Formats: sequence, C-alpha cells, structure tokens
Amino acid sequence: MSRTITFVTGNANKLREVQAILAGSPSINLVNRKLDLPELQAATTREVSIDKCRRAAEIVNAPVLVEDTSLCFNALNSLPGPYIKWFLESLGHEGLNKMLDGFADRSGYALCTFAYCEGPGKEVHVFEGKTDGTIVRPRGPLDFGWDPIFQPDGYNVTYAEMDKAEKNKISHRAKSLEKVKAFFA
Ligand SMILES: O=c1nc[nH]c2c1ncn2[C@H]1C[C@H](O)[C@@H](COP(=O)(O)OP(=O)(O)OP(=O)(O)O)O1
Ligand SMILES: [Mg+2]
Repeated sequence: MSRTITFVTGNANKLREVQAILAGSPSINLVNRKLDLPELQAATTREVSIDKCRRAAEIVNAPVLVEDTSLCFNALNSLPGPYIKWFLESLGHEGLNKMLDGFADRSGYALCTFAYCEGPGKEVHVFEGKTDGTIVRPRGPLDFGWDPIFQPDGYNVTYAEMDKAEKNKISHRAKSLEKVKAFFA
C-alpha cells in the first residue's frame, strides 16, 4: 500500500535529494508543498523539526513530512547547528571557515532530522541521521548550501565535489530517510 505524504519544504535542493533517495520506495507517494515555515528558535534540530511539523500539519491538514538540517562544529560545542542557514547567508563559506581558524579541531557533523505527523494534533515521529566530517575551504560546485565546505570522513572530496548519487548514499539526509522508509515499510 502506498500512502501520500506532503513534504513541506521551501528548499528545492532538499526536495531533489529526497525524491532521488525515495525513488523506488513503493510505500511512499511524496508530494511537495513549498512553504517556508517559521522556525522555532531552539537549541536542537529535533525541537525545530517537531515544531515545524506541527505547524505544517495544521496548514496542510493531511499527513506531512518536514526536515530540518544542522551543520555543527565540534570546536564550537555544535554551533551553528540549526542556525547554519543564517550563518551561511551572512558569513559565506569563507566566513564559516574563519570561525574555526582559532581552533585546532575543524571536525563537525551534518545532522538531518525528519519529522512526520498524520494530521493536526497527532503524534510527531522523529528520524535523525548524522554524517561526521571536516570543515574545509570551499571546493566544488556552489549549487547547494554548505556542500562545498563539508568533507565527510573517509573521503578526500567535499559533498559538492561528489557525485549526487554518491552523496545520497552516505549523507545525513540518506541516513535519516532510511529510518523514515523503515517506519513506513
Ligand atoms: O545537504 C545539504 N548540503 C548543504 N547545505 C544544506 C544541506 N541541507 C540543508 N542545507 C542548508 C540549507 C539551509 O541553508 C540550511 C538548513 O536549514 P533548513 O531550515 O533545514 O533548510 P531550508 O530553510 O532551506 O528549507 P526548509 O523549508 O525545509 O526549512 O542548510
Ligand atoms: Mg528552514
């Protein structure tokens, strides 16, 4: 049985990756609604995505999936975290790198948190995926967010330099979507 789920996101690149990763998953029929939902000022992507999911369910009034992504620097006790979007917009790739120039540790991780809810007032289910890596000077195409400055552990290329299919095998998003798929299987 295939269920129709509305993926609420304003980010076209996220949508493309989610569609690619879910291609061939017969249990999920994904449709998109482009809404840039307001996001709670909270410490974790978990809290942000749960709140975002509740808001989405109210608006769409049907089963919804949302996702919130963090980029966390270990030297900064996991900041910028859920605020990476605003740090990236204000500081750019170079500014994000400079934030770490005073530290020996340039390691970090990408964290993706999907949240699913059947409708207004219903329980919210959370699915997290994490990929560890290093923050590097930008390399590769500039089409998706902080991809050029994130080099996943075990690779000598950045997310941006990787084949899309390769990124979609090992990414934070792929790992959390594995859990989403298992939930609906
Ligand atoms: O795999 C990724 N590779 C590189 N950059 C990424 C990735 N995934 C999210 N990003 C960027 C987009 C945004 O600058 C921030 C997350 O913020 P986040 O609120 O989750 O995304 P968003 O506001 O663009 O879309 P949405 O409407 O789903 O909230 O990191
Ligand atoms: Mg957002």
